[in-house]
Amino acid sequence: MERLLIATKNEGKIKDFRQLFSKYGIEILSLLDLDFNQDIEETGTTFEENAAIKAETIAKQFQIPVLADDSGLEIDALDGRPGIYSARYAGEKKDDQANLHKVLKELKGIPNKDRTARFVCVLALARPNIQTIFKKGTCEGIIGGSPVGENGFGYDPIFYPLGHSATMAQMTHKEKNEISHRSNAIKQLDDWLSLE
Ligand SMILES: O=P(O)(O)OP(=O)(O)OP(=O)(O)OC[C@H]1O[C@@H](n2cnc3c(O)ncnc32)[C@H](O)[C@@H]1O
Ligand SMILES: [Mg+2]
Repeated sequence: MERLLIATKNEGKIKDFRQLFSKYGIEILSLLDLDFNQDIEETGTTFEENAAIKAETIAKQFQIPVLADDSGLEIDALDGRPGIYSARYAGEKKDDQANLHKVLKELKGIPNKDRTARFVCVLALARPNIQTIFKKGTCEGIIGGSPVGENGFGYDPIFYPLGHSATMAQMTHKEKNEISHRSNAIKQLDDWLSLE
């Protein structure tokens, strides 16, 4: 396999996947490379359901193997929110800045020890006539008091991975990809990747 289609329009994810799959010699295509303008509605109630909806919709349409990523931030003090609603936490417009400021506001006054959280990434691999498989990766951390750093995307500026004094947005892309939820999920695809 030399090319893999990822059913996403998120440029931050695409950049992560490009780097993470380059060591397997796999080139990444996304929905931004295809003539696919439909919005896939994420009507599931779990990361798995939403990842399956995205992967299976595209695999069916193009009749090729497709990987999809459904991910988000689970904050313990917020009972797991924003969770599967991470992309649209502050509204349907999907505004990264508005989303992270909403989280900071909700966590106002909560001490560091109670600001534990994790990034979750569920990958669904859908192939024509084969049952979809799922792989899950997580990355534990702490939510900071204000956004720091310019790299990455989404909630990276407020997420301090456990044991690090830098947010994911202060890390280089390579550093983030060594510890991220997305890389931890991809590592579990190793079997499938080495078979191809
Ligand atoms: O559905 P697609 O097209 O893949 O793109 P999306 O942005 O809507 O993606 P999700 O539905 O999976 O929502 C995930 C959200 O969680 C956040 N997120 C996921 N991975 C992240 C990461 O590595 N760093 C920072 N935030 C992340 C980010 O805000 C994403 O928009
Ligand atoms: Mg989405």
